[in-house]
Formats: sequence, C-alpha cells, structure tokens
Amino acid sequence: MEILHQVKRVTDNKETIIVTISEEKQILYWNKKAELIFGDTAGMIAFLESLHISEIFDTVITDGTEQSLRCTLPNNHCYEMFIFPFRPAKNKVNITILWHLSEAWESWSNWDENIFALTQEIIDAVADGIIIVDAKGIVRQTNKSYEAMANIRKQDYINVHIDTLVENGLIHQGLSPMVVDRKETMSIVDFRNGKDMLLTGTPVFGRTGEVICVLCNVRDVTELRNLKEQLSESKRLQQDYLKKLNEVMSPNILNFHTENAKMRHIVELAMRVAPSNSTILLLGESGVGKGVFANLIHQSSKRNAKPMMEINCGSIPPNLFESELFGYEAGAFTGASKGGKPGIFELADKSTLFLDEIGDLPGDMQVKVLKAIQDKKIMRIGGNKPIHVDVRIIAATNRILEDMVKKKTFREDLYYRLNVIPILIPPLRERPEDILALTLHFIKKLNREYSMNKFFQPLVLNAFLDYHWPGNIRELENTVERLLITSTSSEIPLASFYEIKGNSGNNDGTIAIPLQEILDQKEKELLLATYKSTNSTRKSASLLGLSQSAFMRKAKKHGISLR
Ligand SMILES: Nc1ncnc2c1ncn2[C@@H]1O[C@H](COP(=O)(O)OP(=O)(O)OP(=O)(O)O)[C@@H](O)[C@H]1O
Repeated sequence: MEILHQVKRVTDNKETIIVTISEEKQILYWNKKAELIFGDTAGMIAFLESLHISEIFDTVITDGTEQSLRCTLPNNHCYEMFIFPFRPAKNKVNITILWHLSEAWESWSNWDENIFALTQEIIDAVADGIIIVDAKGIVRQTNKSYEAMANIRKQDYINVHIDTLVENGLIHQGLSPMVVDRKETMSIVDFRNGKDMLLTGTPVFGRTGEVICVLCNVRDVTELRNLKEQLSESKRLQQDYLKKLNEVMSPNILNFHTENAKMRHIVELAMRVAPSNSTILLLGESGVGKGVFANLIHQSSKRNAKPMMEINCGSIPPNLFESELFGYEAGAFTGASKGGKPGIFELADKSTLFLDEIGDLPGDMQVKVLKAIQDKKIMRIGGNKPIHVDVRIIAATNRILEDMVKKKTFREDLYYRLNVIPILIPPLRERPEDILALTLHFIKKLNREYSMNKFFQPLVLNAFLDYHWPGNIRELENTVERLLITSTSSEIPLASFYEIKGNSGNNDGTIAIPLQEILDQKEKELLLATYKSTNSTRKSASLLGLSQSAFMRKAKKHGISLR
C-alpha cells in the first residue's frame, strides 16, 4: 500500500490518471487527476461499467496480461487506457488502470498556447469550414465557418473521436482516417445539416514523415450542385435542341434543305419558337418554302402528335369559307350533310392550323377568324353553343400585309394578332448556296424515283446560279424535273436549259453558249434524226459520210440508244 501511495504522490502532478481497484471492484485509491475527471467514485464505477469493464477484468485476472483500449473520458478528451494486474500479496489480485492522453494530443497540447490561439484566429478568418483532426482521429480544432455550416456546438466536436461523431449521427463518414491511411489528399462529398459538403482532407506531416494531423477543408457545395444540375439540364436541352436542329438540317427530315447561313439562322429561330404556342406569320415570295417551314415548326412543337391542319385561303370559294373554317350543324342549310361537319378549326384542336395565303381571306371571314383566335371558341353554322378550340395558328402570305392594312383590305386588328412572331423567308436568288444544294438534291431525288442516272453539265449549274428564279424553289424543282425527264441523253447540256428558260435565263447576258456545245447538240440531233429515219447504223453512217464505227462511237457519246 505504501508503494501505491508513493506512486500516487508522483502521479498527482501529472496528466496521467491512475486508479486501483480491488477484485471486488472497490476503489482502493485514485490520483487527483482521476478525482478531477470522474468527480466521485460512483461516477467512475458508472463510467467503467459503460465500458463493460468486468469482462476485461476477467481476462486480465485469468490471463495475467495487460489490456489496452482507447476511450473518451467525461472531459471529452481521448485517452489511451491501460489495464493490468497488480498482485499485492499471494492469492490477491488488484487491478490498476492508467489513462494517458493520446500521444497526438500530447503533441498538440504541447504547443505554445499563443501559437494555438493564433492558429485559431487564422482559421476563423477563413470562409471555408476548417476542421483539424489528429492522427488518431480526434477532432482538435474547428473554425467558425465550419460550426456555422454544420450547425454544431464546438464542445460537441472538440476532442471527440471521429468514430464517436459518426456513432452520434453528427457526421456520416470520417475522411481523416482514410487520409492518414493513404497519406495523401482525398475528397468526399458528405450530406450534413441539409447541405452538400465537399470535404478535402490534406495530411500534415511531422519531421520524421509521420502524419501528425489532417487538415480538412469543408465547402458548402449545395449551391454549386444546384448550378451543376441546372447546367447539365441546360446542356441536355441544348443537346436536344441541337439534335432537332441537325435533324431538320439533314436532308432527310421533312425534305428540308438549306446550305445558306441566313436560312440556318431563320431555321434556328423557328426551332426556338416552335415549342411555344405563339402565333407565327410566315412571309416571303411564292414558292420560297413557307409551307415547308410551317410543317417544320409543327413537327418540332409539342402538338406534333396530331397532324397539322392546312387551309389555303386563296383557293376556297367565298360561299364555302365559313363552313370550311367553322363547320356546320346538321340541317344548317340545304345540302348540309346529315350529321353536320366540323370545320378546320375544330379539326386542328390540340394541333396547328396553317392558314396559307392569309392575305386572300375575305373581309367578313377576317372578323370571324380574329374572334376565333381571340376567344379560342368557334360556333358552327346553325349551331347555338360555342365550341372551345385549342389551336396554334401559323399564317403565311406572299403579300405585303402592311400595305393591305393601309388600304383597309386587311383588318389591322387581325394583322397584329397574326404578326406575333414574323418570319421572313428570303427568295432563292438571295441564297445561291441553296440554288446549288437544292438543284443537286432534286437531281438525286428524281434519278432515284425514275431509276435514271442523269446529270447536268457544269455550265447548266452556272446558268441555274445566274437565273433569278422568280418562282423560287417551286420553279427550280419543276425546271430540274423537266430537264431530267425530257432529256434523251444522260448528260443535260446548257442548250436544254435555254430551251426552257430562253436566253433571258442569262440575266445579264454574260454567259455565252460555247460553240462546242452548240455543235455537240446539233450533231446529236442530226445523228438521232438520221437513225430514226433509216433505223440502220450502216445507212445512217453512209448518209452522213461517216464510217459505221465512227457513227456508233458518236451515238454512244450522245447516249443515243441503237437497237
Ligand atoms: N428547304 C427546302 N428543301 C426542299 N424542298 C423545299 C424547300 N423549301 C421548299 N421546298 C419545295 O418547294 C416547293 C414550294 O414550297 P412551299 O409550297 O412550301 O412554298 P410556299 O412559300 O408555301 O409557296 P406559296 O406561297 O406559293 O404557297 C415545295 O415543293 C417544297 O417541297
């Protein structure tokens, strides 16, 4: 006993806690530090029981070996606990327990207080959260930003082991043990206090290369994640949009072709407005592709599950207008069909109604169409209850509606109703790239349709580029078709183009027909005419003063088929 009291005297001045307990779990003595931390013997016994100490005691007594474990004492500091047997007499075993503050803490607590306070001030001034964990996994320092971010009380964290924080649900996973393990900077994203926190742990090395502590930098990335999600959402939309745009730019979809930059911008605009319900007014000369555009917009809209309804206001007899637009009830007039008939407005419900040649809409119909668009309701002829219609309007005209408004032939109020998003499609002569692209497209298409393999001589393409195409794409398409179908040879010469378009096709007279081409054409005509009349290559050759083989060679060159 005397020896123990001497030990006590020595250890009273130290950080070490020392307690000796009899086999019957009577506390035989403790040092000052133990008293300070546990308060009274009941507190100490309760603490030991919480560690299931009886089992450990049994092992120590029966095996006679020392046991050690790590635990957090009521002062919230982490200690190494050593339990070993002490035999004061034969057949008597007491248990001695020593608690040492963990080494890492010792090195921390050995810091000069002023330096420690200075570090605290520095990390408090940082906007990111900072949390310093020693190599054993015990939280040593936190800064104000971290406390605010994680909504914690400093005392719940400081000197508490990371595992205890995980157990208490204060954090989900500990980063610092992984950093200590791998000795390298690591990051994790943890969800704490309703926020996404990006934790980056950097190991701090001591002079001998051992990890002293881990400096964790914590950043609230909730906003960043939201922005990232928004960004990826907008990227997705952009991808969709680009995909759609590529689809429409690709020659196969809706047969829409363009190589012209201005047209591409117009298509982009059309794609942007397509998903909305806004009314669109397509303007441009006849044959520029207003109908194709209307289709394109409808196909790219949310209404594309139903087909687009189309009416050409320039081709409906005035007396049929109202019934075509709004329909009629059974028996509304003589000749009305029995069951009545829905008009195009009703048929276009939940879809798009394309009002082509809107400038040709008669005055009385202008009022009714305006009312239908405004009220989103129509009344069948002979009907007495309005019918709700959900219709997106696309109107088109090659007329200058402003002039018509000025001349009072087109209602101003209807004009403004329709002119919500005007899209002006330029004439073909203003987009030479399209003349070429469309010509080649139509040649390809017709060759495929008619199983032919015909082509234009390069000069024909030049002439196409020089021609002013008053009828725009429609005229171009018809011209290509006529040239291909009527030509007897596979190679279409310039002369054929002039036959259709006349020399006026050469707008400024700068393209002259090359002599060789005229001669070729004439030679071909002569060969054909002679062969048709004689039906014999030998006779034709002799009439033309050629050898038979020369005649055959020339006929082949001109694509004349010889039976
Ligand atoms: N970009 C294009 N790619 C391929 N073909 C096109 C294109 N634009 C128009 N066309 C073709 O040109 C012809 C005329 O087009 P569309 O009927 O759409 O012109 P429009 O401007 O509506 O004419 P109008 O004012 O006379 O009604 C159609 O055969 C159409 O298929």
